[in-house]
Amino acid sequence: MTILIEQPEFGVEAEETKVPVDEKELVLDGGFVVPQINSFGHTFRDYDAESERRQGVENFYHTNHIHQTYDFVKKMREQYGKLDRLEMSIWECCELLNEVVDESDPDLDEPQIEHLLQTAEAIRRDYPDEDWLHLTGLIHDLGKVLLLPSFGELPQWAVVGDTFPVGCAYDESVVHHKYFKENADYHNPAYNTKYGVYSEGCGLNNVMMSWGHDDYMYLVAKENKTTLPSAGLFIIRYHSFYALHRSGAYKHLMNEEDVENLKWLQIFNKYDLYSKSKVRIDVEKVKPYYISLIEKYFPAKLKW
Ligand SMILES: O[C@H]1[C@H](O)[C@@H](O)[C@H](O)[C@@H](O)[C@H]1O
Ligand SMILES: [Fe+2]
Ligand SMILES: [Fe+2]
Repeated sequence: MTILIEQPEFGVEAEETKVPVDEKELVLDGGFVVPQINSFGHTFRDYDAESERRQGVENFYHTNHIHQTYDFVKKMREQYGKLDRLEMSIWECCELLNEVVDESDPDLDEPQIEHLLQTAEAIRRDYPDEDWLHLTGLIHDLGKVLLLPSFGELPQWAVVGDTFPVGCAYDESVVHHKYFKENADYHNPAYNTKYGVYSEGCGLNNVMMSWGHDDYMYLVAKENKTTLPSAGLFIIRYHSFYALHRSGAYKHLMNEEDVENLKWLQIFNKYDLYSKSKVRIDVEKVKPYYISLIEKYFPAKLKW
């Protein structure tokens, strides 16, 4: 039997929850209660479930899969790698995300700043000593500012959604894989084999990923000389790469450092995905803590 449960509030353990809970509906892992049901009453990342978001999300992936080609990614990396658009602090950027809603996400229709704080606070509760991971949670989706006019107002398909390598065959595990048939690279023999332009163990750093908020934020953090550890940068860069961290595809492209970093990404993903809820965080209350982390790991102003 399936019983719908309320989204658990952080700080509330399963045994304290008032709602009767079918134990099969919860996976207890560390301190974090992983909810099995999203705010719309479906399991997380169910791209086929009939919900108010389904059709929009499918349309999103259709366009995304048509346009994310090797040439497109190369062009975007060059253009945005210049970081010549504006200067601002990490916190200023968080506030900009008040304006942003992600059309690719079947589990969330809240402004993105909620998601950043929900992720960071959930991690902080279970890993109190890993302050770098709290900050990684806070900033991992900041690249979504690419949707805003001062960042070039890119369309949703070039900013959000799951990412995947370009320059080699698109793996079947990528969401709505069928739409790649309309992508020019799908028919190009230079790009449509298992290795394509890459080689065994070449390392993800040498692989071009579909362009979006992950790679952009990675670039911003790296070029502005963050002192976050390599695992933090890896999480920012590959957190949307579900074909790898959930389905185990593309492992043949990883090197040893990637294998180590992937362990942290898999921990992070649990919080990124399952903290999505309608439970709001009090921004003013937690702000001083995150400002102190930003000062520790970033310069006061960054180039974007
Ligand atoms: O819809 C979501 C959302 O855009 C996330 O920010 C991204 O990291 C996920 O991979 C994607 O599926
Ligand atoms: Fe993301
Ligand atoms: Fe996220």
